[in-house]
Amino acid sequence: MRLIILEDASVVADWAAQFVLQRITQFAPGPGRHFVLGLPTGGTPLGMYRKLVQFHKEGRLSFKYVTTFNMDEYVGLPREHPESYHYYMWNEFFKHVDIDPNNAHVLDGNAPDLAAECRRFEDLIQQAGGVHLFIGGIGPDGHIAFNEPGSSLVSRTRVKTLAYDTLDANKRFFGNDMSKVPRQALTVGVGTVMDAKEVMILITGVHKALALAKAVEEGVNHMWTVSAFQQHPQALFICDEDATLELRVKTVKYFKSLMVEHNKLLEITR
Ligand SMILES: N[C@@H]1[C@@H](O)[C@H](O)[C@@H](COP(=O)(O)O)O[C@@H]1O
Repeated sequence: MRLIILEDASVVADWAAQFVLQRITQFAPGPGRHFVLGLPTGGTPLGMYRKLVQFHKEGRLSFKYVTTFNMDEYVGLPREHPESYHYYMWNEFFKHVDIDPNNAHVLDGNAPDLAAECRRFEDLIQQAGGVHLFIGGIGPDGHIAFNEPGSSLVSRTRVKTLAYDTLDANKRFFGNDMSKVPRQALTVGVGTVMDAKEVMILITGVHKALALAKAVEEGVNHMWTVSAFQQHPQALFICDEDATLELRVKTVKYFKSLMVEHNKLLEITR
């Protein structure tokens, strides 16, 4: 696992966007050769999306041959609801770039058969040949996507009932009224994300510091589902200084000393 420690959330956003630019450019997608990207929502990745849109507008990055799969979606929230992840993705990202809408997959939390919708999503990922780069965010309780504490670390896409901490963390998007936060969501499983060739997880803010410490310095544990990525061959955790506050000084110093190596990941060599 690589831990990339950057100054603040805006540097994290820039670094993450540069990394996506590097990976897509290096892959050289084209007809019949799509780059497959897994995508998160939430406040953390917003800066990265803005930067990716900027790269697109500058003519440096095209999404024409990119297929995307989003991590999760609320159950029962209308698509046009401003807090649905459909709405977020279209407004913050998809509508500003040249992605083919048929290639931008977001789980349908209003499907009549939710279990069938989850199976369909897994099949689509398989048909696309698997995910090249899955980008994720975490909750303060260390959940990845909506894989709440106690989720199976080999789980697949399914319906999850949200934990109290998640409802509490997300009530800010629903007028601070917890009763308005949907109680269930569809989410990719930890196993679904683990199958990606590469995983990049964005973690910013002091409220995520305990989760980062659990994920990096303690054992793999289903109570902190992001800790599963200790066992992924190509996982990058990108965090800001605030998120490192619960880590040992030794851990922080070690990973900071590797920054020269980490920055080489952004070099485009074609
Ligand atoms: N299901 C989403 C996660 O996918 C996201 O990573 C998390 C963090 O959101 P934020 O970036 O706003 O802290 O929120 C929700 O729980």
